[in-house]
Amino acid sequence: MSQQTKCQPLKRVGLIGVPFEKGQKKYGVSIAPAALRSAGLIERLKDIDGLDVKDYGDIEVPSSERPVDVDNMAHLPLVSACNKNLSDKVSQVLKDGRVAVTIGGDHSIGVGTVDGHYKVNENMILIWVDAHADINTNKTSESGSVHGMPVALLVKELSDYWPYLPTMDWQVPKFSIKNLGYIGLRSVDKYERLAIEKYDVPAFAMEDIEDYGIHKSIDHVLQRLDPKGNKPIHVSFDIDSLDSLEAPSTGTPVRGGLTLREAIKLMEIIHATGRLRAFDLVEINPALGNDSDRKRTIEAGMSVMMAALGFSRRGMTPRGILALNCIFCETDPKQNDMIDVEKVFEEYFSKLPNNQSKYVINEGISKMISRYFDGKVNAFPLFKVSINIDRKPVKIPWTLDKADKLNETKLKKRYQYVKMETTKNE
Ligand SMILES: NC(=[NH2+])NCCC[C@H](N)C(=O)O
Repeated sequence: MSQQTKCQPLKRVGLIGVPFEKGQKKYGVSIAPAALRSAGLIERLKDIDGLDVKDYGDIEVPSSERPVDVDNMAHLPLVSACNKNLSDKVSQVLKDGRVAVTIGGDHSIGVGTVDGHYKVNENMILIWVDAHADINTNKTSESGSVHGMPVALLVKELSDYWPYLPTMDWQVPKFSIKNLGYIGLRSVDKYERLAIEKYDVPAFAMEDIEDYGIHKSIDHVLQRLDPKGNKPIHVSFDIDSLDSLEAPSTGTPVRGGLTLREAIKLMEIIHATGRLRAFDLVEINPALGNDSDRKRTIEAGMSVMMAALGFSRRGMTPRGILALNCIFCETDPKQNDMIDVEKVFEEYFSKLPNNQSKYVINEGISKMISRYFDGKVNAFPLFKVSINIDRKPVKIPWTLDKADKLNETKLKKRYQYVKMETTKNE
């Protein structure tokens, strides 16, 4: 388990679309924001309990450029102009008190998202989830595509390795490479490796994830970057971090990547820190592959984003329901059949602030109830239970399985003081 301190996740989200693809050579990654929106992204995000979603629309993306004299760096002026707009927008969303959620676009847009985030939260840490390290300069890149260079543009430690970049004056690399971590690497160029080693960047390549598992891997990265666990987190998630079987519609797929399950788990862990402040989802290219590839890739991207923003695979309780931890913890009911249920609950409820709903549905409680009744009772959302102790009704607003599943006679015999009935929750 992570030692990181937990704070409440921010329930307000601002969505930004970036229909930009000039950071790489293939057509199609620019249509991802539209494809995700028409696949129902906003509705699905709004379905996440309590999430307030505001769509800030798409960034204006310039289309014509005056060429500049920089070697091996395709469409620099376009990349620069798009990222400048994006940086401003990300800062604005964060200042509005929302998590900045950006849909790319290729990964060159990481320059704008991180720049905009850094301007608001200088203590941010950056988790780059990707098959590639994207830390080439124009001198080390084999492709000349800027989507392989955003990290090198962002970090101050590498600024001397760049020539003067016309049009990029707006972006001053101030972010330190000491605040960067990688997850999912498996296609790293030689000079990229050198940079990672030189600065001792915590980089969990696929072989490390194989060794440690995704949970320990991200715990380790978070621990290294922010041992006290109080810094804002930026996750820049390249869909190609996923195995290409999971997400085939992307420009530079690499096999042997994260499973969707690992990526979801990763984002659940980051969500649980309560410190996620920016999330980029990039490199989905709906123009690549067939219909099923496209659907699978978009679905995978959405699932990862939803996990980042609080969707729970366990299911979510209806609104207004309070989740809490198991309240039987301190006493083992098995030791004493006459456990004072009433007292336990009274104590528990007296601790609840008045304004909180007293309907309680929780997995921990369900398990305890089940254990208390020798596994004969399963707690189940949507049903309310009342318990009589010594014929005095004790209103227990938790939830139980249907009455017909209870073996009432046995229950009565063993727990003479407890009679149970279930009613449907209103
Ligand atoms: N975000 C990405 N898909 N990056 C791919 C980069 C591939 C290669 N390392 C390059 O620099 O061109």
